[in-house]
Amino acid sequence: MKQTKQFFDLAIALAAIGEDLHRRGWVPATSGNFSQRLDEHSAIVTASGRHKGRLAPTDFLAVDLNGQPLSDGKPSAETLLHTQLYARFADIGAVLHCHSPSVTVLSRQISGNTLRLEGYELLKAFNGIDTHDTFVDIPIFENTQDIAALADEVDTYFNSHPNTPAYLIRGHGVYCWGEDLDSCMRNLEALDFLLQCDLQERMLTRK
Ligand SMILES: CSCCC(=O)C(=O)COP(=O)(O)O
Ligand SMILES: [Zn+2]
Repeated sequence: MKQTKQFFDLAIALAAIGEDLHRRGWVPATSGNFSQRLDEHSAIVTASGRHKGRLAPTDFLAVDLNGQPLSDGKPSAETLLHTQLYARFADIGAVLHCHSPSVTVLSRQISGNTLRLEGYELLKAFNGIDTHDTFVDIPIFENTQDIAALADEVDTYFNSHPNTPAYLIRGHGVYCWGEDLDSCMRNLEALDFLLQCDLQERMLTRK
């Protein structure tokens, strides 16, 4: 596939986000992967194994919504977790996956498969929420190297929870999305803040 100006612009924007996330300590070493929708049938995703804080436009490739590369290179090992979101939800334009300390620690501390975030003003950062007096359930999936099996599990979860804003993979990281890169980043920033709050409360109260 020819790399168009659209491809280049999306890559530059994701590279800038990568620098920001790396500065925050949310994508240490080569962890994390990022994508944006190109059109109805394809997306741009980070190449596997690259340092996500130092990305160049050549560190991205186009993939179809089954996760198959449309240009040379090896896409992220977790590409399917991105493309399944674009394939299922027409309004998703960007997906970010990070390994922040709060996500990693909290998902290991919780033994169940849901983290309930309740009563926080910052819940209003998520689409469709206009009061603190509510809760958002964030699912936690077990970590696995079988990404296709994980994608199937996530897809099944969406059947009953289509408005989920993000999910955690235990001891691994978070997947977060939005209609565009700005709203994806807003969701991710809000979620990480809420996870840090929850983690600190657990430390104080030894929940
Ligand atoms: C050193 S991080 C292990 C793989 C991972 O979880 C990740 O997010 C990065 O994988 P990718 O293939 O996208 O580089
Ligand atoms: Zn990962």
